[in-house]
Amino acid sequence: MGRGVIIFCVKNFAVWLLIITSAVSIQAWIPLPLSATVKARIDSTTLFFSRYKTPLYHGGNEESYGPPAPAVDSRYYTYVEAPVQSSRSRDTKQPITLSRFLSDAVKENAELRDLESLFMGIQMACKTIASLVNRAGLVYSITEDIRDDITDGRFYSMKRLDHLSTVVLKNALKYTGKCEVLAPKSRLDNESPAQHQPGVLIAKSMDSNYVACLDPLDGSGNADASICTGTVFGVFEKETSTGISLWKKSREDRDRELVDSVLQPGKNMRAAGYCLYSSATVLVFTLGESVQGFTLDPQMQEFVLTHPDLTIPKRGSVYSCNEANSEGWDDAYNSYLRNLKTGKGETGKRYAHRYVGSMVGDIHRTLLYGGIFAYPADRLEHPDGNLQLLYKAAPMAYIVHTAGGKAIDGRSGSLLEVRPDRVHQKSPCFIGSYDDVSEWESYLSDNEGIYYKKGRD
Ligand SMILES: O=P(O)(O)OC[C@H]1O[C@](O)(COP(=O)(O)O)[C@@H](O)[C@@H]1O
Repeated sequence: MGRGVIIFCVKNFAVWLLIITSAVSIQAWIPLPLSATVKARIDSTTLFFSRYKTPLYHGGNEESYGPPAPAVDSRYYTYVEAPVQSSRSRDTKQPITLSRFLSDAVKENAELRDLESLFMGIQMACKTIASLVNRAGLVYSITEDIRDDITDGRFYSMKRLDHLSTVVLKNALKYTGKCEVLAPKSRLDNESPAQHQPGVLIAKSMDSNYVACLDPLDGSGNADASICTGTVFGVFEKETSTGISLWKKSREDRDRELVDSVLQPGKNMRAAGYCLYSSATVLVFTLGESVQGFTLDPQMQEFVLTHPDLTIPKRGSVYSCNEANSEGWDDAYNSYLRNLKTGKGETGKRYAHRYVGSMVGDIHRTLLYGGIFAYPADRLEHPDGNLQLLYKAAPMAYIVHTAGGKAIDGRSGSLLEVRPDRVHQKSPCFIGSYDDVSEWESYLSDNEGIYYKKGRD
């Protein structure tokens, strides 16, 4: 009796499974007029199968997040295989990944070969930092300051996320086996603890003259509120090479030489980029000729080309700065903004104000939509603005300039001409659409003020 029952149940289940499977496949292509109950049964079956086909969470343990999100019914969206910009052709060519883009670039220009390994390290780090940022607060407390060991004995508070990002970036660069990485210590800069960013890294390629300066997590203070943050980097060629390996010198000499090698004006950069951690993770970089944007596909865990040959609009309609400092701003800048707000500027239209308080997010929006981002100097507490030149303002200025925009410091003309004397030196910066920055530049005069026209001693 028992054996017969088992055979009957198995046969029955097999028939049921066959009916459901064929209904699911037919239903996916030809929406049949099925009753709600049968449709619900089909959807739950689809979900059952999809659960094991495409893991819905990366890095996290599914059980810890509760049941998986319902699979989006593929009949309600069209997933374009090719990057968005070429969706006009609606072709389904394979997405161009960052790895492939870089290997193609190296085939065309062999001297970029050493940059490729640097970028592979940065790419790996950005994927990990994106995961850390997205899970911050879930798996560890980020608001807790921690005592950081990257100091000369003095205490600098760092957010845990800052520290984790620095460690991830340092290890990823070392993992390439082609980079020597240093976290410049304050004793190499006469900076006060408040101004020193212990997380900043300097990496030297072992096989070439490339040196990079990297800010692992710009705007980390915003992470507690889940506001966008970013990684920023700029790559130079060493101006003079002693030919002797850094490691044959004393620690002090090595550090000094590595620090000196990045103290160059932004115009000397060979590459620059940022990774924005927001509703999407977007890696934007330039190798000097054009600006390319890649978006991280969370399922493939690959950066896919989504913004080929990015150019900034010649003119925008948004200004971005922290107006809380306006009482300390120069009269010239305040009258420029007053005209933008009242429609008395060159366009005759009123501008909007947008300020996230996270430089990477504010400049990424400016790059895509146009306008002007600024961190001016003020007489209140930022005599040189609040952004470090070497590893924040200059790489962003280089990217925007390469995309057809403009960047000035309001004192000596182009921001890319300014050579920093110290790693953590700050500079006023005005970065954005060519016509918008030129309009602000026309307000500069020879009057005594925080800014003046280029050429004054
Ligand atoms: O709060 P403020 O003075 O407007 O400064 C905001 C600026 O400071 C930053 O958050 C930099 O902060 P970090 O020094 O912590 O990286 C930028 O991202 C942002 O543009």
